[in-house]
Amino acid sequence: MENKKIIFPELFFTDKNLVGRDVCKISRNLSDLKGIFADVEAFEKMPQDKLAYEVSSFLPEKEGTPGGLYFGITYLYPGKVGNEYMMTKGHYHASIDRAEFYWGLEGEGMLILMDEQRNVWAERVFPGSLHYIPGGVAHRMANVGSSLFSFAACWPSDAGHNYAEIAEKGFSARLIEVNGIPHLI
Ligand SMILES: O=P(O)(O)OC[C@H]1O[C@](O)(CO)[C@@H](O)[C@@H]1O
Ligand SMILES: [Fe+2]
Repeated sequence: MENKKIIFPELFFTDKNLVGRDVCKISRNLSDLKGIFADVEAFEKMPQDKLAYEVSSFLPEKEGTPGGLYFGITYLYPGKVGNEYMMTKGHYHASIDRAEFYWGLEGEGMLILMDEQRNVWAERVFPGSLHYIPGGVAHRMANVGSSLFSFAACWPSDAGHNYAEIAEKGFSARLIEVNGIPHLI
């Protein structure tokens, strides 16, 4: 496993109620991403316990609290399934109008975006790039490099996640490697 260059920021707050709140860590293996890649045969040949990405989050408010904010860093490992880049599950927010910031930290990525009319576009993500994801726009990150890609996110604590819509219908375009270059097809 590669060493992470980006470590989670040190937490500072003056609200005594937040003291002792821990950073919450989740990880997703390939098996958690079943159904999102086009090449099912290639997917099934890969070790299902392979780590795809890890997310460390600071979630100071109870989920659903209006006015609060969440912060997280996602560490997305490199790799491909067939010729499709390793990517996050992707989601709309359950409260569909909630926006989010994504901020590139290390490595090379692409942010894939899809509005409610299913129009898809992508933005290149690199260390220091900042991406504003408006409400109503589904978002997914892909690692298009050969090393660890990490990015920070900040989103409202009442945004929630709607994974079901993406699980059912997917995005209307995929990020595929053609002659070594990512193409949205
Ligand atoms: O939730 P997904 O689609 O697995 O993607 C992970 C990233 O998205 C978030 O859910 C925020 O949008 C974070 O937890 C993390 O940055
Ligand atoms: Fe989000």
